[in-house]
Amino acid sequence: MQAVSKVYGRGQGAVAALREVTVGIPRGSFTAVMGPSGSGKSTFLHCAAGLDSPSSGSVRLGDTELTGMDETRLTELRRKRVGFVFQAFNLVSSLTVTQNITLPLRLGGVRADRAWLDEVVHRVGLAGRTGHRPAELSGGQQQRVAIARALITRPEVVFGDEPTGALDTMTARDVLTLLREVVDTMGQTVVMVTHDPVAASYADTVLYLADGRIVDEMRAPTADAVAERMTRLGAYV
Ligand SMILES: Nc1ncnc2c1ncn2[C@@H]1O[C@H](COP(=O)(O)OP(=O)(O)OP(=O)(O)O)[C@@H](O)[C@H]1O
Repeated sequence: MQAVSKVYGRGQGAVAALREVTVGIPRGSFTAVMGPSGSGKSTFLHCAAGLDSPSSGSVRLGDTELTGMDETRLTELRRKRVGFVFQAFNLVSSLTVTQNITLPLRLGGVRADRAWLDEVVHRVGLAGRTGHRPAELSGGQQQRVAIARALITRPEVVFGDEPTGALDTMTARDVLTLLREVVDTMGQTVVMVTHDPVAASYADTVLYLADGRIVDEMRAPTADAVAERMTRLGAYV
């Protein structure tokens, strides 16, 4: 992202959600984005992922410039080159695990590569569950399906918006361990918004947003160091 700004609304009511944000996220890294409520985290994620367009500045995915792309091409880019994991798992209740995972491929008119599907299912720990429907799975298992669905297209980046926000502590740790593994063993790039210092400690780098700006960056974070930094940002006041 190069000098990315995002302003919502106009005139007196205008809100600057991002102010000249410049950052490069390396391929194969795990990045957590933190900051107080309203600091611009979701806006950052949406602009980075091509879900929303900045008011000014430029966003690139690899060598592709997203700025100025029309909605049709952006939709295609999101389907093929980006994966998403949200707090709500957003699974289709009438479809099986396998059908949910392969949905992005089918929407794109692509057949699932059997070996890759098996590998993804195995990696997220869902072998033996592939015929189940979401309602027959625990919350953690449902989020694993969502992660597998995000990985199936071999995207350049997986974006997570509070991916563990709806899970209990133990289950959240399992899911974070899985995200860490996909970075370490598959070279996947992951960018995740979180409020949780423990979740952020699984990342390689934490970006701190405050009032629409990146105000700090922490490498090799620990949960204590992240919590302490957040307190100084006024996040817990
Ligand atoms: N569609 C919108 N229209 C107007 N203002 C918006 C819109 N979306 C976000 N904002 C404003 O932009 C600022 C940043 O919002 P954003 O959702 O990116 O923050 P956040 O850090 O993700 O917050 P939270 O942690 O509470 O989810 C906030 O002041 C918010 O009120």
